[in-house]
Amino acid sequence: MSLQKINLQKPLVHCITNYVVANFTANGLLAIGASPVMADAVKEAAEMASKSNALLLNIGTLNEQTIKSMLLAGNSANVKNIPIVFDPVGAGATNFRLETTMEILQQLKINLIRCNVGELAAIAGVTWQAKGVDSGVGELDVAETAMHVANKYNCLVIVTGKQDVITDGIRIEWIVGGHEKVTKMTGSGCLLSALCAAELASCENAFEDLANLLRDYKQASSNAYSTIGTFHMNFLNQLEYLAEGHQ
Ligand SMILES: Nc1ncnc2c1ncn2[C@@H]1O[C@H](COP(=O)(O)OP(=O)(O)O)[C@@H](O)[C@H]1O
Ligand SMILES: Cc1ncsc1CCOP(=O)(O)O
Repeated sequence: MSLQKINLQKPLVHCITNYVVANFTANGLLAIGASPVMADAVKEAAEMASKSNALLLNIGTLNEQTIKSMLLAGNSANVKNIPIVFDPVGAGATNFRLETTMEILQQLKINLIRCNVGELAAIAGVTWQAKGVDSGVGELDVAETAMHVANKYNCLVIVTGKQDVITDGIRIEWIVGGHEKVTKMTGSGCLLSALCAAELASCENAFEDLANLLRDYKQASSNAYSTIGTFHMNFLNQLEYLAEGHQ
């Protein structure tokens, strides 16, 4: 029960994220007992990161200002060994996103990349038919590519989809289950990245605890199954329920 650990620790998670999911991300973090703070101004990003327990960098609605803020916050987090989760939303969709993704990976020490298969393909330089922020279409060996990326950037990698995979470049674990209804709720991947940041701030064993978090998240979507409006509400209820230690 990974969500339960976060609920006990109540970490402060600094999120530089996209405007589509900012509110949902804040509510999801609150549901599991974490404290969200969204701060993307150049003048405060570094200071806020240094006072937080984890940092989330999400490029979903990127612009020139937020790139500066992400690099400032990331450098500040690196100096204090504060864990960073990077969500390269739509990395293969435009050159701007791909260039920024590479800049972030080259300039910062990232603890975890959480992405979908299309974003993994973009990072690895594999030919892929991107479709905006969705995973798109193409052929790649997810496990092999995720391990390669984990080794190259010396970080954990989580690739989500019908099945999730987590690797540290040596170990690899697959997580199955959940419900595809979750793909109709915008921000499900972005919120998961934020919860991963909360997990990294709260855990003793990152690999195992993140794998358990992926299981919890899939369980929440199975338990929440309903028509879409009710699904949104049920999903947050389930996160709270699991974080409180119910099964
Ligand atoms: N077809 C599917 N069936 C069940 N769960 C899914 C499916 N696709 C994605 N998920 C789940 O949705 C959540 C978000 O993953 P994903 O949709 O891949 O992220 P993103 O929004 O970044 O593309 C994860 O918990 C993942 O396991
Ligand atoms: C629709 C959209 N456009 C830019 S960011 C975003 C949200 C993506 O969220 P997720 O990939 O987690 O569903």
